[in-house]
Amino acid sequence: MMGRVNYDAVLWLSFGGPEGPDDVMPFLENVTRGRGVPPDRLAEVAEHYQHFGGVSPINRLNREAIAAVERELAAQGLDLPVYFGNRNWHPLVEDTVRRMAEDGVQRALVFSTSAYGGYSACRQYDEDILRARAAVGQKAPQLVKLRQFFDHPLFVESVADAVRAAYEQVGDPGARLVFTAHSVPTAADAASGPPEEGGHRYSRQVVEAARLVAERVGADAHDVVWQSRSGPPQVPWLEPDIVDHIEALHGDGVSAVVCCPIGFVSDHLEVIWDLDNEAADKAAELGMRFARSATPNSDPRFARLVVELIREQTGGAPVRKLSTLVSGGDTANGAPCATRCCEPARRPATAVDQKE
Ligand SMILES: CC1=C(CCC(=O)O)c2cc3nc(cc4[nH]c(cc5[nH]c(cc1n2)c(C)c5CCC(=O)O)c(CCC(=O)O)c4C)C(CCC(=O)O)=C3C
Ligand SMILES: [Fe+2]
Repeated sequence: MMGRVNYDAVLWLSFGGPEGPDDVMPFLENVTRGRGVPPDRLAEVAEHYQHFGGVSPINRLNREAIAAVERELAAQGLDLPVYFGNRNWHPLVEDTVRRMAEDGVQRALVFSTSAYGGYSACRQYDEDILRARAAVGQKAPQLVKLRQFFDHPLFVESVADAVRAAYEQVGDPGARLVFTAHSVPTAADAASGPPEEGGHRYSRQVVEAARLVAERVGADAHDVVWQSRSGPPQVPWLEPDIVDHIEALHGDGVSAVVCCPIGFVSDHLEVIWDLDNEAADKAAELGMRFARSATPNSDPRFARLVVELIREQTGGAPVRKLSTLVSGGDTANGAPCATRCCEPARRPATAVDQKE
């Protein structure tokens, strides 16, 4: 059964990253504005970027993924242009949504590049949509965001195949399988999902996605740990960190690790620095073998996944999920999924807060 496609474009919404040395500080200022990230943490992260000439691969990777989605849309006979906009760096989502309006786009589906719920992974993208529509005003298109896909079979299969390839690379079928996702403040994780769900939607979805992948590759043991912690040291974030975990595994006699960055969809800077440098260096220092699995970005199944999510909204595809956990995030014009869903842990005080 094919429904009528009543959208006229797709907006690919991502994080953004610098494309040269002079972009690094303004980009980091955009990311951390009002979020209490200490200056020395910022300086340290700036160095990670400068190590790669001030260029994050994320924009190039997004453009490659978009090209694959455009090919898949064409192959499936769907006539939908794909626009690219970011939260923190050019092309900024405000500018992209303005261009969409100028091109006459009235209703677009939004794919945001995170599989999970939570403030940073989901609701902050809703805020981006809200801000971009407000900046454009009356002529702004309706923007309908696609759902979280952490347990979609195409995502799980793609990640599982990448893990199998990493096992080949490490050359030890007994290597410990360790999943990582971006750490967030424990308070943000506790506040993720609608309150009636009991919180922790982000970490529960990450743990579930990891379980689904581990099951498919037939791993008899796996761990879920965190990476890329930011923020002031006194604020608790999800732990353990991948680097500490590698040390702990070494202490337990583990000699080989396959690390799967299941929290991310592309091999961007947090992956190539925090895992391919920091985690890999720690493993080498301890004499452990280490391989990191690729993220889905350039896997054709990822493009098929995106088009399938589009077809869910346009009437052609069933909702495919491998777990019973809720997939949220599918809301219109930047509305949160539900009242108090994924509220930011540290947000600027508003009149409403002061009354509470
Ligand atoms: C959950 C999550 C995802 C996954 C969901 C998604 O993918 O959207 C993600 C992705 C990313 N995070 C990225 C980069 C950064 N994240 C930072 C800081 C933070 N991330 C947070 C969370 C997340 N982040 C949080 C709670 C902070 C603290 C500040 C705040 O409360 O917002 C900082 C500041 C410096 C620092 O690390 O301290 C940077 C530079 C890049 C781009 C990499 C590139 O350039 O290639 C990507 C894809
Ligand atoms: Fe981040």
